[in-house]
Amino acid sequence: MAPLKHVERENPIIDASFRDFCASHGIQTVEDFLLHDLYELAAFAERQRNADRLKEGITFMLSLIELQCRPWLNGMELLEDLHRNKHTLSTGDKGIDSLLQGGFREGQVTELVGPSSSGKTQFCMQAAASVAEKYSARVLYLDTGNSFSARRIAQFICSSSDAALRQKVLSRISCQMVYDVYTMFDMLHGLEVTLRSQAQMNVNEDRLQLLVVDSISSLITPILGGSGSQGRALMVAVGYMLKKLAHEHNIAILVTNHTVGAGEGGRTKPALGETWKSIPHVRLMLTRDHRNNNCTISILKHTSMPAGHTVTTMTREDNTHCL
Ligand SMILES: Nc1ncnc2c1ncn2[C@@H]1O[C@H](COP(=O)(O)OP(=O)(O)OP(=O)(O)O)[C@@H](O)[C@H]1O
Repeated sequence: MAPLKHVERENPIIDASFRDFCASHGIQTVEDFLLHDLYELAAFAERQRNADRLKEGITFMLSLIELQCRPWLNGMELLEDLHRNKHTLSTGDKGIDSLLQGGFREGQVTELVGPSSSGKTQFCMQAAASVAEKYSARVLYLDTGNSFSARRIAQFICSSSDAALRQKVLSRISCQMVYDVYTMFDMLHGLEVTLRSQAQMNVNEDRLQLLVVDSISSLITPILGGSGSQGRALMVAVGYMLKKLAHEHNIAILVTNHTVGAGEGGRTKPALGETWKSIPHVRLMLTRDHRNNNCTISILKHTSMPAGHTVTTMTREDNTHCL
C-alpha cells in the first residue's frame, strides 16, 4: 500500500499538515482513501483553519484514484482515440515509413531487434533527428551503452547546412544515460509526473513525441539471471510503464533489443524471451549485409499488418538521402 508521503512527489499539496489531518482520521495510505467516507472527510476539512488547502488535497487524491480506475473502453472509443490522437511519425527513412504505413505510431511501443552491429543505434539516432526536425517535437533519448553521438545525429538532420536550424533541432533532443533498471524506474516515474503536470497546465508547445531506449535489453538482461521471478516481474513493470506513458501522453516509444543464440532452424531470436514478447505493439527485425551495407527490416509483429513484410535500405553515411 502506497503511503501518502509518496504522493507528495507528485503534488506538494500532500504535505505534512495534509498528512497529519488524514492520519487523525485513520488515513495513512492511498488505499485508505478508498475505505473512507470522503464527503465526511471534506466536511471535517471545512472546519479547519487551512480548509482550502485540505480540500484541494482531497480533490487531488480523488483525481489520482480516478486515474488508476480508468473505465473500460469499447471498440468505438478505441477507434476514435486512434483517429484523434495516434498519428504516425516519420522514421527518417522513406522505405521504412512505407513499410510501417507512415512510420512510428504515437501511443505505441515499437521494438527494433537486431544482432550486434546491425545498425540499431544508427536507426535510433536517425529517427530522433527526423522527429525533432520534421515535427519540431521534443525527443528524449535514454542511452544505456554510451553510444549516443550528437555529431552523428547532426549528420542525419536534413537542414544541417543551416547552422541555426541544426542547433534548433539538436536542442530539442535530450539524452540521458541510464545504466540500471532502478534508475530507469526513477527516470520514467519523474517523466510521468512532469508530463502529467504539463498536461494539467495545457503546455503543448515542443511536446515530447518520441522516447528512445537504446537498449532496453542491456538494462533487463542482468536482472533476469537465476530461477527467481523477481527479474521477470521488474521487466514486466518497466514494459507496463512504457506502454502507459505511450498511451496516456501520445508518445511514440522506440526500444532496441539484441538477438540471442541459434534458435529453431539455426536462426537467432530476440532476447528477453516470451514474457517480454507481448510488451511491444510493433516488433521489427533488423539484419545487415556487411558486404554491401544493405539493411533489411522485416515485421515480426504489428497491430494492423501481417508479419513477414520486408524492406531493404542502405546505411546512410550522411544526410544525402533526406526524404
Ligand atoms: N558515423 C557513421 N557513419 C556511417 N556508418 C556508421 C557510423 N557510425 C557507425 N556506423 C555503422 O554502423 C554500424 C554499427 O551500428 P550500430 O552501432 O548502430 O549497431 P547496433 O546494432 O546498435 O550494435 P550494438 O547492438 O552492438 O550496439 C557500424 O558497424 C558502422 O558500420
